Amino acid sequence: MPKDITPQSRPELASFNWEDPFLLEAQLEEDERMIRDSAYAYAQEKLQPRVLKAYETETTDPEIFREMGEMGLLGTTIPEEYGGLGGNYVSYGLVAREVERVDSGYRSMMSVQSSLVMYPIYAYGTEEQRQKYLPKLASGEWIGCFGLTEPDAGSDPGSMKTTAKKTDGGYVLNGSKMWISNAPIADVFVVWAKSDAHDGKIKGFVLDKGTKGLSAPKIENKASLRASITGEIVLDNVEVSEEALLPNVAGLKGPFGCLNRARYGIAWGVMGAAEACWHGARQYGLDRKQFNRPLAQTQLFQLKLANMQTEITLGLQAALRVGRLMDEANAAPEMVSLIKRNNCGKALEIARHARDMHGGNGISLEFQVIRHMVNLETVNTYEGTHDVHALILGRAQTGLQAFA
Ligand SMILES: Cc1cc2nc3c(=O)[nH]c(=O)nc-3n(C[C@H](O)[C@H](O)[C@H](O)COP(=O)(O)OP(=O)(O)OC[C@H]3O[C@@H](n4cnc5c(N)ncnc54)[C@H](O)[C@@H]3O)c2cc1C
Repeated sequence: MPKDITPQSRPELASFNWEDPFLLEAQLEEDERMIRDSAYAYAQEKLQPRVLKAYETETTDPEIFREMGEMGLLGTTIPEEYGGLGGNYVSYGLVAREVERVDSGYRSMMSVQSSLVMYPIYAYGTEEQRQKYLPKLASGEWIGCFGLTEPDAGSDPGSMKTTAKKTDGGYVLNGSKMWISNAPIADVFVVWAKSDAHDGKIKGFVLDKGTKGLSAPKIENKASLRASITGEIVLDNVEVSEEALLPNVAGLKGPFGCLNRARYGIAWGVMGAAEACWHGARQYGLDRKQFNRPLAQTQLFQLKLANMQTEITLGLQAALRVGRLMDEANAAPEMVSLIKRNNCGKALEIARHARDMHGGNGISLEFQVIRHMVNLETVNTYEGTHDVHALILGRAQTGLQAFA
């Protein structure tokens, strides 16, 4: 052997694991794997058997929140003293991936509860608000929703019309919110409104179900995310006391602080849905014969499988990297935009290909892929659309704001 070639400069190559090409599994800590395994078991044993019926009948079983709470899947990153799991952001992402492997709707229910309701109460609330709400939200006894979007304010939440006017000892809220996950079955409503007592800045309020003037009608006939209930929130002279205000944040920073955490979880979650489509398409191609050979033995089929494997591997690795940076407090919101946008777009493309690879069977709900496909249309749109995240990334590299 020439002197300059040592075993280190010419390492042996390992065998390839097609399901986990970059050995993501080996990059996880033991406690992260444990949380992931229990999420996987719950999702496969309890959610998978009921998703088809829930989707067909467009019904959401509130019991799922209780079950998730019992499994420790709500408030993964919230400290244990408030009923959370006290886990890290990588664990949160792993849970999202397992739940969304079954259905994006179930992951949406969970993300809203954890990142959009528990997180703001924890981060922006008073100690009394934390004590009152977090343990019951963590156990799933209470269901939460997050009202930011309005009929005329979606991608541009700064143009919201909902107002909070100061009264003696509290506020009166007026306005309406649109497309709010969990709202019709919610016990706790985190609502964002422009407050005259805070120079017209956006402030968060926590409202309880049953408050006079507060209602949440269901939005019927969704073609996507049918296992996750969605509604409006109508605020008709809703009077609340000072205790309803989340005092520790003002402006869009409040809702965006929550959204960044939820978007990070989505970047993991959609990879779970994409994996389900990839594995389904692979199996279908192995089982189904045309022209006297398995579909999986054709070049075009294999090209599509290779593309799916590549994008999922890269997407998961990117999500893990951002998760580690979040856990070190070194993640920027733009990183989250990058992975939310890329992973949603890629997952949607993978689901569309998987649907096509299933041929006619691909349009049957029995084969799952079309459900994932139409669900991912929503996930690509909510929590910042694919294009709006491009504008965030464009602004970061040009210094030029292209939104308006
Ligand atoms: C099933 C479901 C559940 C949801 N759950 C919640 C929830 O729990 N809480 C909540 O607050 N919201 C929720 N949403 C709302 C969601 O976040 C919004 O739908 C989303 O932010 C987009 O807003 P919009 O629908 O008003 O679309 P618009 O903002 O009107 O966008 C329409 C199109 O225009 C594009 N566009 C917008 N602005 C620009 C621009 N400046 N330049 C170029 N293109 C632009 C968008 O990319 C998009 O393609 C949910 C939505 C759905 C469908």
